[in-house]
Amino acid sequence: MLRGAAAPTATDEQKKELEKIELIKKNIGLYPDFPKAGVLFRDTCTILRQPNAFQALKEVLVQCVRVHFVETECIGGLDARGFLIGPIIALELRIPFIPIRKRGKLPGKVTTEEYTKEYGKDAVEIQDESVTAGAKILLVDDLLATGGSLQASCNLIEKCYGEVIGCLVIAEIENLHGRAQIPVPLHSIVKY
Ligand SMILES: O=P(O)(O)OC[C@H]1O[C@H](OP(=O)(O)OP(=O)(O)O)[C@H](O)[C@@H]1O
Ligand SMILES: Nc1ncnc2[nH]cnc12
Repeated sequence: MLRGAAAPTATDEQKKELEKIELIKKNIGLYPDFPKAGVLFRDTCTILRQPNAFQALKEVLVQCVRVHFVETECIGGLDARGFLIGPIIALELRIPFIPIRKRGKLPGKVTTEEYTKEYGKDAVEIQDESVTAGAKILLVDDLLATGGSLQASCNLIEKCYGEVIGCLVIAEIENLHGRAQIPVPLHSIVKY
């Protein structure tokens, strides 16, 4: 540090963090009536068009794992937008990433879990061999709405003898109360 320069205070760090979160929020696209009438779709992919916002997102997510989910041994990401953030967090922390995919996409022996979401029914699958028994897994996705996708993914990991230690999402739609469905600590960066 330069002689005479003030040491960064906790407030400086917090201010920087809040600026990053504002930048992330500003770059989430809003699309009314998609994929069906009455749904306001929050498009997190628009963050990827702005490298500064994507960089801020990566830093906030990695910091969040380091602070709130220190015991994480593996990142599990949900199809499709959890695949955009899970691998960059895992690579930064030098831990494995495992994909949780929609039904019928994964080869080999898989385990399946069905669920209901804001606009329909679906099912997620995981390759059995990708989960080490007892591994402490952090699940990541772009968004929490009704919580169906993450809840099903927690069940899936449990069926394969992994341990879900928490969930991390970019955005949470609070009035859909998805958080109540999640059996582990959940952290969201942006709240609507
Ligand atoms: O909390 P929930 O009500 O489960 O909703 C959240 C999920 O919905 C969206 O994906 P979607 O299921 O639309 O699938 P996609 O990634 O294939 O677009 C979103 O990316 C989350 O994964
Ligand atoms: N409103 C919403 N925006 C984006 N993804 C979603 N998944 C479920 N509801 C959603």
